Order: sequence, then C-alpha cells, then structure tokens
Amino acid sequence: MRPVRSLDTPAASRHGRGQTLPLRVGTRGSPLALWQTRHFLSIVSRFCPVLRDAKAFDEHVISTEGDRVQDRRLADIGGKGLFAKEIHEALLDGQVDFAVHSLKDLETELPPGIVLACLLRREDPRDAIVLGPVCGAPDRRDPLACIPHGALVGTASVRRQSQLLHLRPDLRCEIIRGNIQTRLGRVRNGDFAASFLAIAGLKRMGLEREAGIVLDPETVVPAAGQGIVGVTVRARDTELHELLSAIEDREARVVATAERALLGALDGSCRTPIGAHARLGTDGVVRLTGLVARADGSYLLRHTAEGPAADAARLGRALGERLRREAPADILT
Ligand SMILES: NCc1[nH]cc(CCC(=O)O)c1CC(=O)O
Repeated sequence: MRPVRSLDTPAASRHGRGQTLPLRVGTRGSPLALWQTRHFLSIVSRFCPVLRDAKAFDEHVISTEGDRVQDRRLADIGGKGLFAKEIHEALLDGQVDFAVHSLKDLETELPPGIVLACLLRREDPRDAIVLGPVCGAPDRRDPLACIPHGALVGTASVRRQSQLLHLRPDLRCEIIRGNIQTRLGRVRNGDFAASFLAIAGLKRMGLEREAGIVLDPETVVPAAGQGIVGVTVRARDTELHELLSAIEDREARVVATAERALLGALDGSCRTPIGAHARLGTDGVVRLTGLVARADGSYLLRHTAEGPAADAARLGRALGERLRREAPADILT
C-alpha cells in the first residue's frame, strides 16, 4: 500500500491538518451490529496500518427506525433502507466518518454522496430455522417435516415466508421482530413453534448451535448480500475510501455486485419476495440464482445464470430482468 502522509480528506481535516483525532464509526446498537463493527475495526487494525497508526476509533451508536418499529413487516413500513436512513444522515452531516452495515439491510441505490467503500469476506449466507420444543429432531432427508402440521413460524421476511409456505403450505407465518436474542427467546417460550434467522448472525453471536435446520441456498434462496458486512463513507472522502477498498474482499464484491444488480433490476416494490444468491468459482465464473415468489408461496420462479466475474453487474441485471418478464403481473407490483 502506498504511504499516506496525512489523511487530507474531509474526514481527517475537520479539525485541521496534522491532528489525529479519532475517526468516528457509525453503527446500530444491536449486539450483532456492535459485533460486526468491532470485527471490522479489528480487520482495519490488522491490515490497514495507515489508519491504525494515524487514528483511534470512536463508536457512535445510532438508533434507526428499523430498530424502533417492532410489530410490522419491513415491507409494510418502507422495507430497505429502514436500518440505514439515520446512519446515512449522520454520515452526510459529518457526525460520523464511516459506518458499518449488514449489506442485506442496505438499499440497492445509496443516497447521493454515499458510497460502499469496503465489503468484508462473506460469512455463511444460508438461512437457518430455530426449532422450539414442539418440534421433533429434524431428519436429514426432510428436515422441515419436524415442524408440526399447522404450526406457527415467526418471520418478518416475505422472502422467507413465501419459500417456506411453498414447501409447507400447512404452516402459518407471523411477524417476529427484534434482535436475534429476542427472537430465540420467543421460540424457546413457545410463542412460535420455529423461527427463521440468518446463520451468519447466529455464528457471529456464538449461537450456531441454536440452528436446528440450515437450509440449502437452492431450497431457500437467501437475501441479496446476506452474510456480508459493508462499510459506507462519504463519496468525497476519497482517501479514506481508497484505504478501505484496499482491505475489501474481492469475492464478496463480485457476489454482492451480482446479487444487488438483480435486486435493482426487479425493484418493483419492497413487498415482493426476492432471493438472490451468487457464488464465485475458482475459474472466475459467477453463478447467480434469483428467485421471485408470491408471498403465500403459491407461485415461485427461480432461474440461474452464469458469467465472468467482470460482468457480475450485467449478469445480475439480465437475470433480474428475465425474472421480471416471466413473473405474473401481480407479483411485481
Ligand atoms: N434484518 C436483520 C438482519 N440483518 C442481517 C442479519 C444477519 C447477518 C447477515 O446477514 O449478515 C439479520 C438477522 C437475520 O436476518 O436473521
């Protein structure tokens, strides 16, 4: 990495040249968000000596609307961006210098002036189901069969709901919100027979053993960006942007680009169940699976496409457009 004399960017120069005031990092306050922020800072300390040596880091916890609204489906309260709006504002206002997000909670089109500077190596992107005491032990060949007939499953995600109901139309889905720990509690106490969670969040919280079933991404297609942590900066902070891009994971960028391009091309409404999952092979070929569905699971459309990593955005857009063309009109409203 080239040496940097002083971080002569808006982030660094806010208190004049030569001073080394801390860089302020914006984060939500949930245990998962804080873990991800500290994980990112530990990577910066190990792999970005310029920032580590020049700056200390101050954590700024920012409460978002997504943290406050607990009783409605994300799709019904504005969907994407709900976990990020206040954080984007803090970045644009200069209250923080960069921010750490779960990529899947970030809208595909960021506000003007904000860029995704860095993506971290992807954690396992699969969805998991946490099983309550009314469920038996899952069978390897047909794991979902252990959920009792007609049981209530907690999820706030229409993507998860549609794919589960497609496989098990007898089940009922109701909204469960709150952080991982809250949701586990509600399954344990019997409010729900079972609940979906991302295995990535469980692993990061040291709760992987709580995952009764881990769903193959071909069975339940994950959300675009699931398992990836992304860091935003002000677009004009070019030097900070460069320093952070230097530590980003190339594979995460390629798969996230394909998945988010698919999502962008489908951007009919945030009420639409949409799945996107890409993998990068050692041969440099990206394989992307996309899914759209009807929320009740009565219709499901899934396609896969592949292409060179350099074309990830085009691949995602083309697959998204194909899904949009082929899906019945009521789905993409
Ligand atoms: N919307 C909440 C959210 N955002 C990111 C994760 C999991 C971690 C990740 O996907 O990186 C979760 C929890 C969940 O879906 O179970």
